Order: sequence, then C-alpha cells, then structure tokens
Amino acid sequence: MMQISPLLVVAAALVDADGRVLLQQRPPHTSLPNLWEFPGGKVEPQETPEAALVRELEEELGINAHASCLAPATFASAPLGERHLLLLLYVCRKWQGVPEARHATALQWVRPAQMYALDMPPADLPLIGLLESLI
Ligand SMILES: Nc1nc2c([nH]c(=O)n2[C@H]2C[C@H](O)[C@@H](COP(=O)(O)OP(=O)(O)OP(=O)(O)O)O2)c(=O)[nH]1
Repeated sequence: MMQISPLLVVAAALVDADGRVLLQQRPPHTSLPNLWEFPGGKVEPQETPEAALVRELEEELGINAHASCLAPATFASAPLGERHLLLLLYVCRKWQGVPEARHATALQWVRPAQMYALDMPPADLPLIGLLESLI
C-alpha cells in the first residue's frame, strides 16, 4: 500500500468589525504561486496547532493573537502533490497589532462571498461556504 504522510497546516480567518476576512497573496516563486490564502503555515513537530498558528501570525503579519481567541471552524482534506494536506481553519476576531505583509506579496480584506472570484488554492474552496454562513 502506498504510504501517504499528511501535511498538517493551520490557518486563520481573521475577521474584522465589518465582517471582512484577511487574505494574503503567496509570492510568485513558491508553490501555489500568486494564490490568495489564509495566513498560516505548517505545524512543526512537538508544536500544538494553536501554538503554530500564533507563531505563524506573528511571523507573517506581525500581529499577536492569543491561543484562546482561535476558534476551530472547519478543516480541509485534499491531495497536495505527493502529500495529503490537512488544513485546520480557525476563526479569530481579536488580536493585537495591524497586519502587515511580511512574507506575502499583498494583503486584502474581503467578504467570504467575494472569495469565489479570487484565485485560491483548490483545498480552500470548500471552506468558503462555511465562512459565508459563519460571518
Ligand atoms: N497558509 C496556508 N497554506 C495553504 C492554504 N491552502 C493551501 O493549500 N495551503 C498549503 C500551501 C502550502 O503547501 C502549505 C502551507 O505551508 P507553507 O506556506 O508554510 O509552505 P510553503 O511550501 O509555501 O513554504 P516552505 O516553508 O515549504 O518554504 O499549505 C491556506 O489557505 N493557507
């Protein structure tokens, strides 16, 4: 039987007071170039998912979120090249600081319904519907 090692990734739907969600654009020379994604990244060994997301939000956006403000929302399970992606999506409405694009090419705040018109990773598409009903 083929061995598949799942890749565990955590990501956040940061929601502002107007019900808009922050997306960041992946740089051109990465995998999934130029696509709009939820901020986040891989969970390192020995790290809880929440600690990983707190770390990624600080590294990628320079904001501080408390683990207790990360509400598990939904997940995606999808093939990703040779791997299999498990993407845990949290909703976060409270953080400190103003997000700045430290890794991404650009940031934008969008309503969930607007996400259908953006180029997002295929794994993210099933997540949009839930955000529409949640936010
Ligand atoms: N952060 C994030 N990653 C996503 C989303 N959708 C999706 O398929 N991914 C994938 C892209 C990457 O393969 C992986 C996230 O890990 P990453 O961004 O740290 O990985 P990477 O391969 O770009 O970077 P590297 O650390 O390997 O250089 O999950 C999403 O909405 N947000």
